[in-house]
Amino acid sequence: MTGQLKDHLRLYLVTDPQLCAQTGIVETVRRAVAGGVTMVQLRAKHATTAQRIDLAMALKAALQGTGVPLVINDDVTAAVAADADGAHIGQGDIAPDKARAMLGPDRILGLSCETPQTVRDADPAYVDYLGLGPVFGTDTKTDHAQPTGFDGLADLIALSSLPNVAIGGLKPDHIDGVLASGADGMAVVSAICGQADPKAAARAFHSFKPEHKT
Ligand SMILES: Cc1ncc(COP(=O)(O)OP(=O)(O)O)c(N)n1
Ligand SMILES: Cc1nc(C(=O)O)sc1CCOP(=O)(O)O
Ligand SMILES: [Mg+2]
Repeated sequence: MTGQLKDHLRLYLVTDPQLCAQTGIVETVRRAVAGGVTMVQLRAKHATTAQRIDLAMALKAALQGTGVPLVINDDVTAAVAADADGAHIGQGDIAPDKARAMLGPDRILGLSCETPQTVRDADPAYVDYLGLGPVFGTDTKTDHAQPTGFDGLADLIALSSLPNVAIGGLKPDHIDGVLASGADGMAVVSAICGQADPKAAARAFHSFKPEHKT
């Protein structure tokens, strides 16, 4: 599971329905997957659970047959109702043990960690991967924590054996720095959502190939 999950984490598209509005979230995801995206998150911060379920069902249909997992941000109820592949939660969201109880043993659970203590506290009994950041400041998440930079990211990665994905202000120019930090994946929003050509935007990350990849 861990090796396969690391492969999925390699280029992780976190979708923002507002940012994707021009192309549409489903079409953005379709094109981004054609460009090499390996995992997708529905992050609809202003939606209701019912709206998230509808969006998740549409994304699931678009992802069918691709092998690309769909994870729902914040809303474990929506993840289960839509039969998504998993959920992503942060430190201020539902507790990991409660999320795991709702998701069951097989769905993916991701947890955001911004500090050494939160990384140490992430319990592999409940959590499958860590979202680490923000690496850089970003307008996409206005309430983000202090950026870690590449050195801070490497320090967080060293504290846990859980698979991880770096997030926050990441662009193709950062591929070498993220690789050197030891991350398993790069998670991006604005580098793909809202770009005129989501497929080309995803392709620009193709050289991100962590060590465990053959
Ligand atoms: C892959 C990934 N990493 C981190 C986050 C941030 O989650 P959270 O801290 O709960 O903040 P919101 O995204 O809910 O605003 C994420 N969504 N995905
Ligand atoms: C959703 C999210 N989580 C973050 C964290 O630090 O946990 S930063 C972030 C937004 C990332 O967007 P962009 O790729 O446009 O910078
Ligand atoms: Mg959250």
